[in-house]
Amino acid sequence: GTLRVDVVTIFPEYLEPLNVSLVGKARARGQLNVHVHDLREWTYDRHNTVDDTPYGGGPGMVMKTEPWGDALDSVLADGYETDAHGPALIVPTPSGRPFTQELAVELSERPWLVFTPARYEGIDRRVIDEYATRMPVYEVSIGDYVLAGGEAAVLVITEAVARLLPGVLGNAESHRDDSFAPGAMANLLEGPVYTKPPAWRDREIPEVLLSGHHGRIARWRRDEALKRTTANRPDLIERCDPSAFDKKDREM
Ligand SMILES: Nc1cc(-c2cccs2)n[nH]1
Repeated sequence: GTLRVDVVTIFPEYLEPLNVSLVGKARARGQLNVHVHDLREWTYDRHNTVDDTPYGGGPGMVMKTEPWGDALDSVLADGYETDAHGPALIVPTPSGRPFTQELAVELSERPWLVFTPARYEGIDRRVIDEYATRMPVYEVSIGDYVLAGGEAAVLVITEAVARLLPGVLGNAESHRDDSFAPGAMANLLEGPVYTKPPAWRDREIPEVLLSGHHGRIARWRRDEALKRTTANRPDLIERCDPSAFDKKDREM
């Protein structure tokens, strides 16, 4: 079915990229419905106030409850079931659970995602508590670094989810080989890739890739993936299954 995505934000123009490229095509094919809403539509004071100073003091500003409550009630007013087929609230935050390919798969299986990107200091906790009574709330971090707002995280999460929707990726298989997908290459980073021309600035293609020997090619790719993972992501190494590949080696 079609994935519905709603985003409530004070920077609607930031989400324009969702109208182009991969996500844009998925929308055009009706696999994705994206609705971006300006949070300030639900403010009624002269300055369209959406945030205020934090109770308990401290730096920065916290986003106020009322605009969010009115905005989310309006977005959800399109009617929804409060079961597995209903919406989930996705709250980008550096203090959330890590966004992983596994979570992208989980979210891609839902029919409706409502994103609430906020400023770094966050949204008044009572907003999350209020909606957590009606739907799953995923507080998600896209990495251990601090952005000024959650909009970039919405682009990242939406793209990672959209490419998993059936038919959105031209070659349906390509996400199955993703570094983080299961199998012998599970939890390994992709190694180097090459294409024509066979020589470029005196740089040639590793012989094995031209050999047509699929077993050796697979083995070389696994070794290259292991090298790169050891170098860049030693934390992933203990998770990979060394025996998974040796079985295939024995078959060769
Ligand atoms: N991973 C991550 C999320 C964020 C923010 C979300 C909302 C404001 S800042 N920074 N880093």
